[in-house]
Amino acid sequence: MKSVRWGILATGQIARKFAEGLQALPDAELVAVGSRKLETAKAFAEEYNIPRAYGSYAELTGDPDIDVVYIATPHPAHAQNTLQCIDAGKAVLCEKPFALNATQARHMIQAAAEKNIFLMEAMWTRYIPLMLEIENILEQGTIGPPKMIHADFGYSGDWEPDGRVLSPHLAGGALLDVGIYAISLASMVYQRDPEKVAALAHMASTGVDEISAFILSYEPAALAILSCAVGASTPGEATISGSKGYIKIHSPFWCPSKATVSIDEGKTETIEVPFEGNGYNYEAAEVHRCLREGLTQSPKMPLEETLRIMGTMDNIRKQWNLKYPMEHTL
Ligand SMILES: NC(=O)C1=CN([C@@H]2O[C@H](COP(=O)(O)OP(=O)(O)OC[C@H]3O[C@@H](n4cnc5c(N)ncnc54)[C@H](OP(=O)(O)O)[C@@H]3O)[C@@H](O)[C@H]2O)C=CC1
Ligand SMILES: O=C1CO[C@H](CO)[C@@H](O)[C@@H]1O
Repeated sequence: MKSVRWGILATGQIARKFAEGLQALPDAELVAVGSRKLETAKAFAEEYNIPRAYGSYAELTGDPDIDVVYIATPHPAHAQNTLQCIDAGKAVLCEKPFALNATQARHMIQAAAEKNIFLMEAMWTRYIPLMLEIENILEQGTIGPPKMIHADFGYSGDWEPDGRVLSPHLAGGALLDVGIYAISLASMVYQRDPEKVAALAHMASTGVDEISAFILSYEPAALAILSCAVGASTPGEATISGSKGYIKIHSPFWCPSKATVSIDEGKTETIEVPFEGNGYNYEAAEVHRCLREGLTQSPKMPLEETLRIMGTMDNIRKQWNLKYPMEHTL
């Protein structure tokens, strides 16, 4: 089988994990890495045995031997980096959040469509094998139609105010960083837009949300009760409840390997689907499949859904009056 040739754009924490993830795929070839600094690119290339290292993102996207670029920059750079790749004719896997807001996301999607180029949000959770199993269970109607979701993703640390977690200049805050996982879960389960959103947050001293909670209301009758934090550690579980029972996705629900299905007649079954690699290999494998099939987006998580999720987050931020300094549209 012909390898898919990858380039990695940026050399931070997630770029490293993704490079490791690719090692689990025999048909992935990591051809090049690009960084804002040549020394950083070279060090990364040496560590992961990557043949080419570039000291700018433009050189990376200009490499004719790359099929697809994985974008691993902070949130405000995603739109620009994606457009740069599309311009250079490269397929793109872009880290979450796909963009700062729905306006940017729409622009990226349009640009990819115009050039017939593959584009996908790197929402890795959606490609983890246990998640696929949960989708099957929901389809089979085991718990009845889902009506209520509870999910939380909160972590804490001693964050620098100008780092990516807390800085408004890097579009920090819990919602875009980790709340998005809970919203994506609700979107996967309900497959539609919420009709109403009620959201509350406490802001960090930098002005971005440190702890936040939102209730999404769907028609016909369904709710998602979600919370996230960058200043509190939470259990990290998710529960999907239906008229006949519920599925508990054990922590961490964003890269799960265990779930318990409880049915009202007192039946309980625990499902374990351990994943191979570090989990990031599954989203990469989906990119391979799509490219081989000549698709321009993943049917598992179409770009329309990514756009809907961005729209929900815009709605939530609007309720808090939270705009990032670089945003001119919201
Ligand atoms: N899927 C997942 O599990 C995870 C996803 N993420 C997502 O990945 C993205 C990156 O996060 P993470 O890797 O933790 O971030 P890091 O800060 O560790 O790395 C970001 C990298 O982006 C590049 N960069 C470009 N512009 C800037 C800038 N203005 N300031 C800082 N760095 C810049 C740098 O690479 P260089 O110097 O080489 O140009 C830097 O190393 C985010 O979208 C985040 O939400 C993060 C962690 C886990
Ligand atoms: O996507 C992510 C997964 O979780 C991390 C926290 O544990 C986040 O920082 C990151 O952005």
